Amino acid sequence: MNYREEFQKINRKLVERYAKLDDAEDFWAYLYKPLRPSIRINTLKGNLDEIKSMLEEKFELERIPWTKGEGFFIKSHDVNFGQLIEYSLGLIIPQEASSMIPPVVLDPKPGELVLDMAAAPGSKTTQIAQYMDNEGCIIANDAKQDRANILIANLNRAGVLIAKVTVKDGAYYAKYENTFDRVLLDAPCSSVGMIRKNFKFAKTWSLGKVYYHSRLQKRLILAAYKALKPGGVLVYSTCTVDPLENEEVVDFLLQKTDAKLEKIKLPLKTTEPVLEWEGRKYSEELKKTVRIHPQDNDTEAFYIAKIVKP
Ligand SMILES: C[S@@+](CC[C@H](N)C(=O)[O-])C[C@H]1O[C@@H](n2cnc3c(N)ncnc32)[C@H](O)[C@@H]1O
Repeated sequence: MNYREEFQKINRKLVERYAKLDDAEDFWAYLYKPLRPSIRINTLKGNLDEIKSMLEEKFELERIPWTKGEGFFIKSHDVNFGQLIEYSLGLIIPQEASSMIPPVVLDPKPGELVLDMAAAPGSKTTQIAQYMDNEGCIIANDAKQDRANILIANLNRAGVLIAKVTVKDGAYYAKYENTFDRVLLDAPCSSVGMIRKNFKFAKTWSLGKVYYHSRLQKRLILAAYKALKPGGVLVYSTCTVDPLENEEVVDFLLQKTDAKLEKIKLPLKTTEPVLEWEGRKYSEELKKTVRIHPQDNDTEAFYIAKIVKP
């Protein structure tokens, strides 16, 4: 099958734009391929080895190398999480493997004050709470009430005791200047990475959405940086490939503030960050950020930057 042609039938403009970014046959083939199911074992609810043994009675598991030992691919194509008792009890959290990277990079510690600025449906909030051993405080915010309701249900099922949910535009948190030890901005985006989950994201993709999100992301990243304590860590991430929503947003923060980037070192295959796009040039510092295309690790596409405040 010619996957590029298949995508052209779905959305010609999407192919025109991203063929300029990565026209490897594999890029289109992996964007077409369904995602491998993956889960995180929730140590807030039980012992890792015991939960793993329960799962191994039903599935073959493969460890996800970039997690802290709690992430696994499930080697089966038709897993119905809703019917698994381990899911209902909150012992496992279904979560796409590359989406586990931002909390690993954030590396929160017990007792800290953490802001998760765009948190719903909460897979990363539960991962952060797990790394914090349910000690400290997480402000889990989302702009949308209906999504915040799902976030609350997921936090309850996962046994998270340290999250306070708020429903606000993330930029609201700019007023809490120099407050948080760590901030995660897992930004709303045009979701090219999600195409592997649902082709509707290819059908509904448009350049207008990319520009809309890029503007919103710049507003949110400035607020997230303001809310961060000196010495703190801000992780910016998206599940999309567009440079306007990734390198451009982080470059904007570097230009407007004293933010610095730290190199992300994880056992991952990555694609070189984009330093030139449509006549724009970005800082060489952006080489420290991580761009993941679907074929790199057979996951969703992702972009992650680790930012520190001097
Ligand atoms: C990529 S999703 C977050 C996924 C989540 N971090 C997780 O791991 O489960 C982006 C979220 O941003 C929220 N959002 C959109 N605009 C926002 C804004 N202005 N401020 C805060 N959140 C916003 C959306 O409702 C959506 O839930």
